[in-house]
Amino acid sequence: MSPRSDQGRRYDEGDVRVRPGKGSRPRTKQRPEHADADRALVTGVDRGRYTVLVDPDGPGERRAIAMKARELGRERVVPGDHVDLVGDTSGDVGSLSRIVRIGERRTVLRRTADDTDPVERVIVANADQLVIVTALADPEPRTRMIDRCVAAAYDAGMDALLALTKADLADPAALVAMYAPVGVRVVVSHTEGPRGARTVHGLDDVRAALAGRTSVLVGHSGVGKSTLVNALVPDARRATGVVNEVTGRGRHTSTSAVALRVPGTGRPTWVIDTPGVRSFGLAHVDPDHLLLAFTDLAEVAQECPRGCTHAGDAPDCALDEWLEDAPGADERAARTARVDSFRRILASRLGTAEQDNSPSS
Ligand SMILES: Nc1nc2c(ncn2[C@@H]2O[C@H](COP(=O)(O)OP(=O)(O)OP(=O)(O)O)[C@@H](O)[C@H]2O)c(=O)[nH]1
Ligand SMILES: [Zn+2]
Repeated sequence: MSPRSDQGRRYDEGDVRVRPGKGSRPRTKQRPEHADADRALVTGVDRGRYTVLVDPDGPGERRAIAMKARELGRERVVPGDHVDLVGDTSGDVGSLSRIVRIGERRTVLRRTADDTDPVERVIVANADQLVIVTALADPEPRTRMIDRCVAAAYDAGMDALLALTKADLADPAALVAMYAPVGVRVVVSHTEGPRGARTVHGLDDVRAALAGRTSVLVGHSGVGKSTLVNALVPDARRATGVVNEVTGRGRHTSTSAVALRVPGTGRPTWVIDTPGVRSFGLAHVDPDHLLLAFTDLAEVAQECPRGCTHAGDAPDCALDEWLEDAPGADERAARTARVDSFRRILASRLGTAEQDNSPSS
């Protein structure tokens, strides 16, 4: 996740998904007094203490603990943030540095507002893709929730990856068919063997889909997310406990997002686990913003009337005309699948988890 790892991302003009997100404006003023600050990556947050990696992927890489400088005020610092550090950045036991600047954010992922907090807060910065971990059975897949995650990812300027687990229990074909027209990459895995000596099949595909990128992992309890993270990041448990080691605080499980390095890909590869995050803020999503993730449809929709919602009941939506104009039955079927998928994702942002459905319904 160093600036160098950005080279792994496809920045060509055709890739409209790479676009300025809502949080991409410069967030800080230049402060020349901190010109000698160290660059660091925020990997964890625990009650006002930030775990950071100084000089990430560089020769001087080291883990350190930081606090937010007073001058940042109420500005939030989240995992994935690139920050500037001053003070004791040695990482020695008992050392504490200060975060004085937050780097410009390439993407921002927000969690949903809820009863206890009406604000859609940024929870992760600078991630490239959202990995939606879903069990094929036990618990049953919930497509409405997957759709909402896809909408959140696309709105954040991120790609979506569907990681289907427990393929030993059910066939992935229906879900694969459902998400192919949405542009979501799918990887499938399952475990084998007794507890303690369990191997994860399909791990190479998962690793390949993550390589060189920063991925946020989400999934409901019991889907096998920990199993996957522990297989990808052999020292994940130790890594998440590092804040406790340094601060001496007694908590062993983190409830906020934590960034973990995935070894063995030959490129800087990170996963950000989000314990306790169940859904993402969609209240602010604009249909035209979401449409940008569907490059082909975005082009068609340039012919839409001003303010078109592109929904199934939108009058004179150019997407409907495009379907009618399809040359031949095959092309029509392909276009219909694509438009229906976009409209499903679009509609999901207005729905709730209760309206969930299974892939066969
Ligand atoms: N049959 C089968 N079981 C699996 C597979 N992957 C994980 N499990 C089991 O599913 C259960 C949940 O797995 P976890 O990895 O703990 O799931 P989690 O998503 O991290 O859930 P929480 O820890 O509650 O957040 C465990 O009993 C795992 O052994 C799989 O591919 N096949
Ligand atoms: Zn339209």
